[in-house]
Amino acid sequence: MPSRSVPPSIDGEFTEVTRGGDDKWLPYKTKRLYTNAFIIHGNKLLLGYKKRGFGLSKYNGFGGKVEPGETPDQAAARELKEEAGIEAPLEHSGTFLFVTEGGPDWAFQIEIYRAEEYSGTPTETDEMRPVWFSIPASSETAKAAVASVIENVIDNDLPPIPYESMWDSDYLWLPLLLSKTHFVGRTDFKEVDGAFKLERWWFGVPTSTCT
Ligand SMILES: COc1nc(N)nc2c1ncn2[C@H]1C[C@H](O)[C@@H](COP(=O)(O)OP(=O)(O)OP(=O)(O)O)O1
Repeated sequence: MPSRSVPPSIDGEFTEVTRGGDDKWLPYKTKRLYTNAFIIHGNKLLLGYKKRGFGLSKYNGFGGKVEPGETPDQAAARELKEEAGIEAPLEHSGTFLFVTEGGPDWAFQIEIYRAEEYSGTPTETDEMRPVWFSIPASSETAKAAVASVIENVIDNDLPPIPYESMWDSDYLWLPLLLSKTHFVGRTDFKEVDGAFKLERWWFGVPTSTCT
């Protein structure tokens, strides 16, 4: 059987990690840049509960539109400060395109960031309520957990990452972010009566990082 191609929006050499649905990728006219930032502290992940606007009532990283004249890095830092009241040495972790059938004729291009340190106190704002969740143990996170004990930041009483209250595709790439694996991807959703259903997806990692 011939191997399936990567989505048309993916440029470069990437090795597939996961895909689903058919190959009928939705068309889009333009892309709009957004950011999304995740703070990992020991075995804890900081998410925000969205109190208004797009993604209402979901847990997500902190982020928003890249404003004219800003780089995505600058926008990610600004949004983290505006939405959670903290600063962090954010590192770029991945990129994915999000297109919606029944939605706008443009694609969200979401630049994803991560940081393992932060300064300030996560603080509720008009847009987001910050909440810590526990990161499940794995070989990588076990190392972080050991470091957490040393730093005294471990907390075993936290709830697990609430994938059921996040965007349907987050579980596909968040483990890559947590394990510091750079990724690219594409998700197509269908919007029906304000609800978003994941229809097809593709995520990959740079081929050069594969052994
Ligand atoms: C599947 O798609 C998505 N998954 C995830 N995890 N996050 C997504 C997805 N699509 C959009 N997002 C993120 C990207 C941004 O962080 C926010 C949306 O930004 P928002 O509309 O809140 O932008 P702001 O500039 O903050 O808006 P205001 O005008 O309300 O300040 O969702």
